Amino acid sequence: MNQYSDDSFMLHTDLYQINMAETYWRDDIHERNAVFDIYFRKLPFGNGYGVFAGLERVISLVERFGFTESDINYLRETGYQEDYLTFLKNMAFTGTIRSVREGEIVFGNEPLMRIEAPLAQAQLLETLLLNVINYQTLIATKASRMVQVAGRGTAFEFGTRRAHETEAAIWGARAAYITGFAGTSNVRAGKLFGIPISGTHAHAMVQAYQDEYTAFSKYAETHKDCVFLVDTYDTLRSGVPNAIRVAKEFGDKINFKGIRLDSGDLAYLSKNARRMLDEEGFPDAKIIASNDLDEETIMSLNAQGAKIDSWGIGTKLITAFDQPALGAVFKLVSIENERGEMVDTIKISGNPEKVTTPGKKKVYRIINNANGKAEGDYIALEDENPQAEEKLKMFHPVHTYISKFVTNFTARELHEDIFAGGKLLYKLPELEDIRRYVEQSLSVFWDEYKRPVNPEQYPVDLSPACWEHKMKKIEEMLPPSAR
Ligand SMILES: Nc1ncnc2c1ncn2[C@@H]1O[C@H](COP(=O)(O)OP(=O)(O)OP(=O)(O)O)[C@@H](O)[C@H]1O
Ligand SMILES: O=P(O)(O)OC[C@H]1O[C@H](OP(=O)(O)OP(=O)(O)O)[C@H](O)[C@@H]1O
Ligand SMILES: O=C(O)c1cccnc1
Repeated sequence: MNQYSDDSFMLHTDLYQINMAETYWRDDIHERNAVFDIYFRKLPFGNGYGVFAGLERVISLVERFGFTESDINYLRETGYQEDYLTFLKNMAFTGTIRSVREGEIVFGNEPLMRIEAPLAQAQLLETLLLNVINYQTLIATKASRMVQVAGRGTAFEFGTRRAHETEAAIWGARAAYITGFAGTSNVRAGKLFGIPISGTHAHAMVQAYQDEYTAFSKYAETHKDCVFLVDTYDTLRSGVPNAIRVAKEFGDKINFKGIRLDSGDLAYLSKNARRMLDEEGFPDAKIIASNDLDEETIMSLNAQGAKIDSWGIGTKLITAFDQPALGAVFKLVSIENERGEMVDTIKISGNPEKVTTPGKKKVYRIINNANGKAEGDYIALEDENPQAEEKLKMFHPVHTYISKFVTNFTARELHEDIFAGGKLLYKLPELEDIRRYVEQSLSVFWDEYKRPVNPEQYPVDLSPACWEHKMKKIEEMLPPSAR
């Protein structure tokens, strides 16, 4: 691998972005103000909601916007001409970014982030921003599903060895923590983000001593907090009895925190291990389970009455095993014309769900004041003020007959100002605040939207003005023969 002391993320993009930016620059439209929305269309895992993550990383990347010398040298080697390279070299981010907060509960077809910047700058950010937001939001959503079934503060993230490389491991651990995981086994994630770290021991240690009793004793001699992994040879006939023996022998010299089960029938083994620990005077010792766990297995184990207190979860979480990608997109919704006026744009598709929603918009969460619960999200044009309406009409943007009127509501705007004119305005919240925010945000949704299997579909509606504007644009852009 080539090493550069000034490597940056500016080339962490698809080649076509650099080529499109060149076209804009040579045609002198690169400075035109452009507005892009980032959103996904379909929630992953059949979940009823998503948890937005990635903002902290996006901010740190946008703050470092700017091609370095080695970036420019590399582009020169690939054949770009000097005049364009000079333009790139002098480019700084001067745009405006509005975004939902990290940890916000989000849904399909609503803008999560809005980038308004000179066209070439915005184009150069697309791939990088989607790379970050798609992964972190996917993992946060998966983790939140797991927390729904396992309970807050009962799951530990163990996935680094299976993660898609190093950065995915640590940002995935962070995404899991904000949704209610108790901590991570990744020590660097602890150092960088302040996430609580935690760990037991592996089969290797038992194998190294060749004898379970010796291995547990040696660990107890060197560590105060002890969780013994009991399944290396025979969980109930050897592992649990050896753990109990060492716990008794060491007494107050250690905190015998419990045992970990990592194979076999986790329901059967946990029930029997629980009985043995209780009978031997260790009712407070916890049982931790691991082994390819996901929300379905956890749900099943709970239904079987398994006596499991906490869960070590790796592969299925950190790789988003059953749906390894979120499909968030970056779509142009408005652009300045040659007269300096903003013109809203649309992308038409045969699939009505894929038709983009033109114009600068704001997203509101409509909260019913009578019960504090969310009625739906409401996407309005920039200059609308839904709070001023006595009676808000909410209707499905594709199946418009599905509609309701809402009165006595609070319209909470979901976007915050992150950058304006290239300057960072936003003060990043502490990780613990983000974690509390996820919990608090979820509490405004009825349980029907939060159940992991076949949840109700939460309404994400367009205001009548936004909907009419979209219909008008479709009409305008269709070829005359189709009108
Ligand atoms: N009682 C149970 N009900 C449902 N699923 C279970 C139960 N017990 C274990 N599982 C899950 O079933 C799967 C068993 O996988 P597998 O057969 O590979 O494990 P194993 O043979 O017990 O252990 P290993 O191969 O890791 O030594 C794991 O995903 C585990 O979490
Ligand atoms: O199962 P996961 O959810 O990914 O959790 C992490 C796993 O990593 C460790 O074992 P490892 O996978 O290295 O070995 P094993 O498969 O033989 O247990 C640990 O014992 C868990 O089983
Ligand atoms: O601490 C553990 O038990 C652990 C950590 C990572 C992977 N598997 C287990």
